[in-house]
Amino acid sequence: MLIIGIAGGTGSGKTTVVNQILNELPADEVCVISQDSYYRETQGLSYEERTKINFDHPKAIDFDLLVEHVDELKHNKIVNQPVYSFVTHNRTSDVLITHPRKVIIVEGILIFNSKRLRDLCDIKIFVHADADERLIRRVRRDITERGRDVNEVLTRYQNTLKPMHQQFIEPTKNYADIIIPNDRYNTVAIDIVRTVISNKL
Ligand SMILES: Nc1ncnc2c1ncn2[C@@H]1O[C@H](COP(=O)(O)OP(=O)(O)O)[C@@H](O)[C@H]1O
Ligand SMILES: Nc1ccn([C@@H]2O[C@H](COP(=O)(O)O)[C@@H](O)[C@H]2O)c(=O)n1
Repeated sequence: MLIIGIAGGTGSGKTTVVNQILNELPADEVCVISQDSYYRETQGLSYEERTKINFDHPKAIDFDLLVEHVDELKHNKIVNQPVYSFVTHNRTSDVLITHPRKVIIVEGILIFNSKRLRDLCDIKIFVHADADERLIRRVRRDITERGRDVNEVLTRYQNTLKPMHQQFIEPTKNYADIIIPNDRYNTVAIDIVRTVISNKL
């Protein structure tokens, strides 16, 4: 079994890289755990209060549950991965039944902030894209896929995304075994990752 951690700033292309890796492997050999599924439950808060949460600070993530689930997968147990809604800023009542596989991918902006998670990863990958490129992608994606408007994205970028990226995300690049430059689609990097995976398995 191989656990691969994929971190990087918002809009750097983590999900895209995960999908490119998935395309290279048989479906029954890989599973994905997304850090976004582990935003803390905020049942007691109103929608208005939830919109004010700093989602780019490590405190927003339930790392205990995230680590527990990765550890359970490592020990061949099935886990009920929560399902998160970016529209309501809350977990839904659904779960994604996630089976242990030969390759377990854990992806998210803050995953390398947790030593326990870093220690669980056999390969640590950081996806890099320049800040302006990430912002452009984030604006486009959040408007088309996450029910936001341009003002919401830009305000969040100024108030939390940019400072939290500098404080918590960018420094974790130092933990990476592989850094993927992703200002453009990088098929060579995916080929290298695929080779590393098959060599290790
Ligand atoms: N190399 C790239 N060049 C252009 N657009 C990209 C690239 N990688 C990702 N994107 C696009 O940028 C947006 C954010 O990518 P995504 O993979 O969701 O980033 P992340 O998961 O890191 O937030 C998506 O719309 C995706 O299609
Ligand atoms: N309710 C939420 C929760 C998180 N976010 C933002 O998502 C980003 C992380 O996801 P990526 O797919 O971009 O890695 C993070 O930057 C949070 O600001 C949100 O907007 N709303």
